[in-house]
Order: sequence, then structure tokens, then C-alpha cells
Amino acid sequence: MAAVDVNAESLGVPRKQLMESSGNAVARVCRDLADPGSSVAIVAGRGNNGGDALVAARFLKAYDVTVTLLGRPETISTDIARENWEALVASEVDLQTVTDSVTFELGDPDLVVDAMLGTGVTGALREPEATAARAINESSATVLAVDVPSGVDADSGEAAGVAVEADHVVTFHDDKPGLESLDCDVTVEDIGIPAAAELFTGPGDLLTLRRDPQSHKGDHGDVLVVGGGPYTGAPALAAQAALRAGADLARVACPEYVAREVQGYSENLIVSGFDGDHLTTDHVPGLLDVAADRDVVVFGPGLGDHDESLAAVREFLSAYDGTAVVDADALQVVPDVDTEATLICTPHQGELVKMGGETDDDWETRRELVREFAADLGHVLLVKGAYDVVSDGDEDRVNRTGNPGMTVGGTGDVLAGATGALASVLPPLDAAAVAAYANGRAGDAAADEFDGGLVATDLLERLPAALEGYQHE
Ligand SMILES: NC(=O)C1=CN([C@@H]2O[C@H](COP(=O)(O)OP(=O)(O)OC[C@H]3O[C@@H](n4cnc5c(N)ncnc54)[C@H](O)[C@@H]3O)[C@@H](O)[C@H]2O)[C@@H](O)CC1
Ligand SMILES: [K+]
Repeated sequence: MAAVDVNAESLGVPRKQLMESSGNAVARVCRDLADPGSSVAIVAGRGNNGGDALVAARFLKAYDVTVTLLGRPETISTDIARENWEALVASEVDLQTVTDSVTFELGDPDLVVDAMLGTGVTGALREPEATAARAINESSATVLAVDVPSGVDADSGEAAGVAVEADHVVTFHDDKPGLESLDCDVTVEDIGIPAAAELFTGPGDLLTLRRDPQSHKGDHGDVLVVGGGPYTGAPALAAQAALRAGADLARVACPEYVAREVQGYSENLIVSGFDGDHLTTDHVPGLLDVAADRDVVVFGPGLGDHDESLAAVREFLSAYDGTAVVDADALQVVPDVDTEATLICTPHQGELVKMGGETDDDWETRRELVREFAADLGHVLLVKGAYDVVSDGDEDRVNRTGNPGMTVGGTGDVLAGATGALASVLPPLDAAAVAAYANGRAGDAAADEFDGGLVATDLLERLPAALEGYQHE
């Protein structure tokens, strides 16, 4: 929900506007439950759950409304809730504040609006909330809870202590799983969160990437890139992208002569060369050994399409049961390989067609086609284009970052490497979506500087900032 909020904000729909919609929705349900002129007691907490009801108070002019804030106004925990409180103070609405359980009084209202606590809470109710919950439960008033009855966990429906027993709940945007087990009516109200805030990647997606300060080397990914052959730069780009996207270690396995070059690109990489000038099935047992101790394998950058190399990819994937990002020429093997591995396939549209998938100029049609093909394959697809489409066959995400300058060689290798790093710390669909978002954002930053003259290494440098929120918080 926090991610969706941030994405909505980036689309121009700030949280305060959503609070206005939720408050309006609360008032609408109040009107359904009580006749004009009835007395309505709003019991508000100091977070945004309380803020929703403070908005509702403005929409209930035909009622005899009293608002009780649990706690001192200075301790209201969010700016938007405080602004709504101040609007009520300035409007001389009937307000009271209660700082301890002794002074809490509910009176004898027709309707109680429970807006003490919502989804921002874990654990048992403290005071004065617990006393207020008991008073609400003892009263003969109809009880309307905002978002979730205070004291009830929105995910599990369980209460760690005393909780409000509501007759009705008005919840927002989407059903909350915890409400299903409760004995009350539930109304789900659309509060105007754009569907795009969930479909399109945005800055909110980066919230999933906060680093744990207690973590150790290797916790953020140990990635093996297998590739190189006809193309020598590709595996180096992918491995460096993995490091820039937060992996702690990036290894490259590639033909001997490529290994010397890769080492020249960066001293941060661990490189091992195998004999010959391309991958063959002879190398597979060794690769499987190395891959077994890694978090993710990125297979394909610069590999080429030598029959022996494709046979090796097939043999590797048949025996591998970890997570792999599959890119470039390795992709064509995926449709007919029988594997236990979790694959994230990163084709451009030409490669998708080569895999047996279909594409379309219209992104919405493409989204349907990609979802169906991902379901057929049983793997995650990240299909690159002006709008990247990511799907696991069930859920889809669409990425709009990036620019035409990124058609230059190597940007796909950067994306594959970044996806590998992120797949070490995130579920596959999220890893692909965040990688597409960050790669495009890095490309947009590079285009600001170099226009159509950007090159793939410009993206590498800009990846950390494009993943901001991950590295810096
Ligand atoms: N997109 C969204 O997520 C939206 C959320 N909205 C509302 O925002 C609510 C979530 O708001 P918040 O995150 O501010 O959280 P809450 O308002 O649920 O709770 C936060 C407040 O509760 C206090 N608190 C925490 N644990 C407590 C305990 N055990 N006993 C007593 N007090 C405790 C905190 O100090 C803080 O003041 C939702 O339930 C919903 O009503 C709406 O405004 C609309 C949009
Ligand atoms: K509530």
C-alpha cells in the first residue's frame, strides 16, 4: 500500500487528496446509517485513520457531530491529519481532546465513528484507546469503523487485546483480508487511487529495497554471469550492473580470451575463464558447481548462438534448480527446456518472437499476449520495449521509463545484470519490474547529459541513483 501511495503521488494524486476521498466515503456511509439531525460521535486517533474521520466531520453538516481526539493535537503523527484537525479548529466545529482514560466520555450518540487506529498499527491497544474501545462496545450506538475496527489486525482479523466491535466497516481501495472473518458489514470504497499507480512501476516500487543495516557481505546477492563468446563486453557490463544494483559479489564465467578482457573492465569482478572460444556441454558440470553457491545466475550476455553453446544452456537449465535471469541467445532454449529453476526471461520483442511468443504495437494488447505466454512458459517474462511488460502469467507490471537513446548496444546487458542482483533480494516479478524501472531511469539520466550519444556504461554509473531509496535509506 505504501508503494502504491508513492506511485499515486508521482502521478499527481497526493495522499492528502486520497484522505479527502476516504473522509467523503466515511460521511456517505454515515448518511446511510443515520438520519439527518442524529448525533454522531467521531473518535479519532492521531494518525491518518483519525485524519479520514476529521475530513468526514466537514461532510456531515446535517448532523450533530462531536469530534474527540485521543491525545494532544501536537502529537498528531502526520502533516495531512494535522492540517485536517486545524481546519476543524478554525471552523469552530465541536471538538474535544482526551489525553487519559479517566476523562474519556462517549455520551449517548446514535452513531459512533471509530477512527482511532487503522492499518498503521500492530500490537494491543494502549490507553486511552483501550478504554475508548470498551466504552464504544458498551454503548447502544451503531458503530461504524473506518478502514478496520481499532485493535483488529487488518491482515489476520485477529486482535491482540480489546478491540472495537463494529456493526459496519468502511474500507478503502481494496478489501482487507482480515475483515472477512469479522461479523459486520463491509463496504469497500474507491478513493481515486489511479489504476496506473498499481500497474506502472514508479518510485514507490523502490520502497521494497531498503537495506537492513545489520546485514553482512553476501546478503545482497552473489551473482554469477555466464556468457561471452563472440561478444566480449556483454558479460562485463552485466556483472558490473549487478554490483551497481546492489549485489555484494559478481562473478563472470566466460571463455578464456574473454576473461582477460573482462578483468580489464573492472577489478571489482571475480572472473574465471574456461577453455575454448565458446561455451560447450563440457563446461556445464563446472558451472553447475559454481552456480550452486550463488543466489542468481545471469545466463546469456554475449554468449552467441553456436549450437554447442545452446546445447550447454539446455543442459545447464535442465539440472539447475535455483534462480536464473536468461537473456540474449540463451532465450531461444527456454520454451523447450524442462527445468526446476525459477527463470526471469528478458527478451526484446524480436527475441520474444524467436521464443515462440507474439507481440503487438499496442502495449495493452502486448500486455495480454505477454501474460498468456508467461503462463504457458511458467516463467517470468520481462519484454523490453518503449513500454516494458513484466508478467508472471498472473500479475503484470508495465514500465514506462527509458528513451530511444537506449537502443544502443549493451543496455540490455545492464538490465539483465541489474535484474540478477535484484532477484537475490526480491521475488522474481518485483525484481524484474524494479530492474526495468531503474534501468530506464538510469538511461533517462544519461540521456539528459548525452542525448542520443549515450552508451551502456553511462547507465552503470547512474544505476545507484536510479535505485535511490535502496542505497541511501
Ligand atoms: N493509501 C492509504 O494507505 C490511505 C490510508 N488512509 C488511512 O490511513 C490509515 C493508516 O494511517 P497511519 O499509517 O497513520 O496509521 P494509523 O492511523 O492506523 O495509526 C497510527 C497512529 O497510531 C498510534 N499507535 C500505534 N500503535 C498503537 C497502539 N498499539 N495503541 C495506540 N496507539 C497506537 C501511532 O502512534 C500513530 O499515532 C488507514 O487505516 C486509512 O484509514 C486514508 O487516508 C486513505 C489513503
Ligand atoms: K478504525
